[in-house]
Formats: sequence, structure tokens, C-alpha cells
Amino acid sequence: MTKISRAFSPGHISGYFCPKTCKNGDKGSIGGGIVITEGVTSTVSYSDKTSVEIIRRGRSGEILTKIIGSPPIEYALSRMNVTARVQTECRLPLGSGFGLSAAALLATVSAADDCFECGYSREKIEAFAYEAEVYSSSGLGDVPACTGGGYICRKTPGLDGEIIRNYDAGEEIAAVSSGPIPTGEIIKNPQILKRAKGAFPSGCPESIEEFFRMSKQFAFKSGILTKDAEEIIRACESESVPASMTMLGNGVFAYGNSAKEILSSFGEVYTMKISESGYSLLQSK
Ligand SMILES: Nc1ncnc2c1ncn2[C@@H]1O[C@H](COP(=O)(O)OP(=O)(O)OP(=O)(O)O)[C@@H](O)[C@H]1O
Ligand SMILES: CC(C)(CO)[C@@H](O)C(=O)[O-]
Repeated sequence: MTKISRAFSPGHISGYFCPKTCKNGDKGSIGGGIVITEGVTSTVSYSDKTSVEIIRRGRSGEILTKIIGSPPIEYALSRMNVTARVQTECRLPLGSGFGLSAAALLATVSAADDCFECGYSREKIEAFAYEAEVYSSSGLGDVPACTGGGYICRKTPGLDGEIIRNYDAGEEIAAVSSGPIPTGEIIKNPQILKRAKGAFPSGCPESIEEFFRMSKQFAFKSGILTKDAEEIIRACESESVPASMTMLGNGVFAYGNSAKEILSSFGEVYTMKISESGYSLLQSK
């Protein structure tokens, strides 16, 4: 009988970032963000030819989007030297700053390792996901972020970088998206990256409120802030709700149980919590 393996990874909302080269020469980044309970579930089974189906579901489980193909996933499977049928499922919009490419990679590589009984360590699974993410220019720091939970301060880049994880924030995270921003175009643009480096905050936040202040300041100073996001952030400010722009997506994320109501004036609101853990294998069927 064909083995079917499933794994889940949380997503990651980056609040501020700065590209940095890792000790081993790989591309990476430092920054601050929030690992979120919304993410990607990946189902993997053997196939003689690799195929990937990306499904985004609505609140009632209905299919909102179906996309065939995923270069980062296909790259990772080829590096694992396996061919598989992959289906990934998520609720949040793709390309909108929720770190879903990283989540999809960690979930898929973890499930493929189980499905094909490769016997890889977590470090090796993460290395495949990280290589695919950076090779595909779909992110820099999201894979290291999603190896654990919390709101985080990534002090040094890469999978062996120093990450401080805080879990002292139990209220809701609400987010609204006005559309995607192509991550690759931003992280390959020298002018934007130069401004991001100049806007990068020093130190690590002592509280979730300080994290949002640092992220909002970065969004304004880096020039990445969009008009849509600025309008929504101002509305949150007027109600003293911590908020900032999702990096990299044309959207806003905000903290606290009253945030959802304020964001609801600007579009569909996605609610989630800060994840207490990183990616994990689910019960195989
Ligand atoms: N849920 C998913 N399942 C499989 N592949 C995905 C998924 N989300 C993204 N990808 C792949 O990663 C590529 C880059 O995605 P992108 O980085 O734009 O999304 P994201 O990670 O949600 O956004 P961000 O990097 O701004 O947080 C997509 O073109 C797609 O090929
Ligand atoms: C570059 C980035 C903002 C894209 O989501 C993220 O990968 C990060 O924080 O490095």
C-alpha cells in the first residue's frame, strides 16, 4: 500500500529584516517576526513523476485557489532525490508576507523524509528547506523562524543563527491583506535593501508591543510601506492597537483582541495566535 505522510509548519510574519551573509557563505537575514498558528499542511506520497498542487481553503473549507506547481518544492524534492505527489493546504493568501513558502518547504520536506523513510535529522530537513527557499528567492529568514515558535529576534543569520523566542503574548494576531508583493523583486533590489539596512532597528524587543513599534518604524523608514498599509496602521494607531506592515506583503498585522474589529473595515480579516512550536510531522494515514 502506498504510504501517505503529512506534516504541518506554522507560517511567519516578518516585521523587520536585514539581509546578512551566513558564516558558511549562504544568503540569510536577521530580523524580528512572529511565528503564527496559521501555516501549511503538506501531504506527500510516492509518484514516478513529481507533481505539486497548492490549495487555499476558505473558512468553510471550500477551495478558494488551486495552483499547480511550486518551484521551491520541486527544487527541494529534486535535492532529496525523490519524486512525489504533493498537495499543500493553507488558509492565508500566498505571496502576502505570511511566510507560506517556508512553511510549505518545511512541511513537505519533513513529510517526504517520513514517506520515503530517508532517516534525515531535523537539521538536514531544515537544510533542504533553507536551500530551496534561498535558491528560489522566496525568502531569507522564514525557514529558521519556523523551526520553532514565539515572537522572535533573529540576531544572526542562517539555520545555526541565534534566535531569541518569546512566548509572553497570548492575545490574538489579526491581519488583512490588500495583495501580494513579489518577495524576489524586493530581496534582489540593491536600492531597497540599502534602505532596509539603514532602517534596521538595534537590539531585540522586550515585549510584543515593543516588537510592533520596531516593526512599524522599520516599515516607515525603509520606504517599503505602502499607502494601503499606512492607512490601516493609522486607523490602528488611533485606537492604540499595535500594528505594522507584513514583510513582504501589501498588508497589516495587528495585536490584541480588539484588533480584528478595526481591521474589518479594510477587508477580510485573518485571525491567528503566536505559535508555541515549529514544524512537525502529523499522523501518517
Ligand atoms: N502554500 C504553498 N504551497 C506550496 N508552494 C508555495 C506555497 N506558498 C508559496 N509557495 C511557493 O513559493 C513561491 C514564493 O512564494 P512567496 O514567497 O511569494 O509566498 P510567501 O512565502 O507566502 O510570501 P512571503 O515570502 O512574502 O512571506 C510561490 O511562487 C510558490 O511557488
Ligand atoms: C525577506 C523576508 C522579509 C521575506 O519574507 C523574510 O524572509 C526575512 O525576514 O528574511
